[in-house]
Amino acid sequence: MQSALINGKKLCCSMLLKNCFRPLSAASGKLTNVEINDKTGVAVLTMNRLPVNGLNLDLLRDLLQSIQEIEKNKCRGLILTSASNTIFSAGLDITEMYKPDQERLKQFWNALQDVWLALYGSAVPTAAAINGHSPAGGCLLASSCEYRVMLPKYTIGLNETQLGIVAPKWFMSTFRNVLPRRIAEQALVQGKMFTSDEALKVGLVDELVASKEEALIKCEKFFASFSKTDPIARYLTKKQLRYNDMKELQDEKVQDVENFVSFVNQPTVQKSLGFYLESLKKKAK
Ligand SMILES: CC/C=C\CC/C=C/CC(=O)SCCNC(=O)CCNC(=O)[C@H](O)C(C)(C)COP(=O)(O)OP(=O)(O)OC[C@H]1O[C@@H](n2cnc3c(N)ncnc32)[C@H](O)[C@@H]1OP(=O)(O)O
Repeated sequence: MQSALINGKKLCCSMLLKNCFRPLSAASGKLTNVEINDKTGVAVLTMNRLPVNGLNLDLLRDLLQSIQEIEKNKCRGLILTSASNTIFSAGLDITEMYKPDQERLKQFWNALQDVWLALYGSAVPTAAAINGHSPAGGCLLASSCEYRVMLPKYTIGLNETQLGIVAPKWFMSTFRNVLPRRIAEQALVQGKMFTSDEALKVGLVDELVASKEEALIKCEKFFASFSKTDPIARYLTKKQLRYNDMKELQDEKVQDVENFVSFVNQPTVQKSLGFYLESLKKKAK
């Protein structure tokens, strides 16, 4: 039986996962669910916009509220995962960008910026249990965490160039924070989607596991590795290391929204997004 060392005590999987979760209702939204493990103080934040957890404005707002509440509750860790059995997140919901309402489009990008700033800069240690495919915005969320565990036979990556999109600078910084520079550059220019095995090999994910249950335990173990670390020193160290990436976006937040809106509204971009949406729908038939 698998076991994990939490607060110096050896706990088996079933002890960790059964009967010790309580919902944190203030942190849960319509499209997110947060449960706290009472034994370890770790919060599991589950995205629940099925079928593919497309990141629309509503899911992004719920994610932000959940992350903020988890911080407020001083949880010992935040595990980001999905309610789907095959998709972590399909990335940005393309319907938000195709023939958009202009005001909503701004709010949408602003919400994504805020989620990234909250997750990437979280004082609470973060980990992603990647239990399905994780393209583009899905990969951004997972890569913003400090630790990643993935299930086999899925794909993950920033595929923007394959869609004719240039990933914003902060997407690229997130990737570069995880991957060696040369691998990040090659993957970004190719829009490469890594298989789970490839992602492990290059270090895009830290471990592969057979099940979601195991993924959650690995994330708990990661948090337990900080049991002898001063939490404030831990956070300040993380903050310093990520400071430049965050400052760059904070300083250019308004300009970044304007760039996005202007890019998305280009007729050629609208045409590509329309074709891409159509191809996804045809595939589904
Ligand atoms: C200046 C900066 C400018 C711009 C920056 C913009 C940055 C963008 C980053 C992004 O995140 S763009 C989104 C990129 N995402 C993708 O390319 C993923 C596309 N989806 C897939 O590859 C697959 O759907 C999947 C592997 C995630 C799941 O495959 P499967 O389980 O076979 O499901 P289906 O393909 O049948 O999809 C079910 C359903 O969901 C719709 N859908 C899927 N992904 C999206 C999406 N990203 N946005 C909107 N809708 C999506 C799909 O069309 C199906 O819809 P039905 O109505 O036909 O059921």
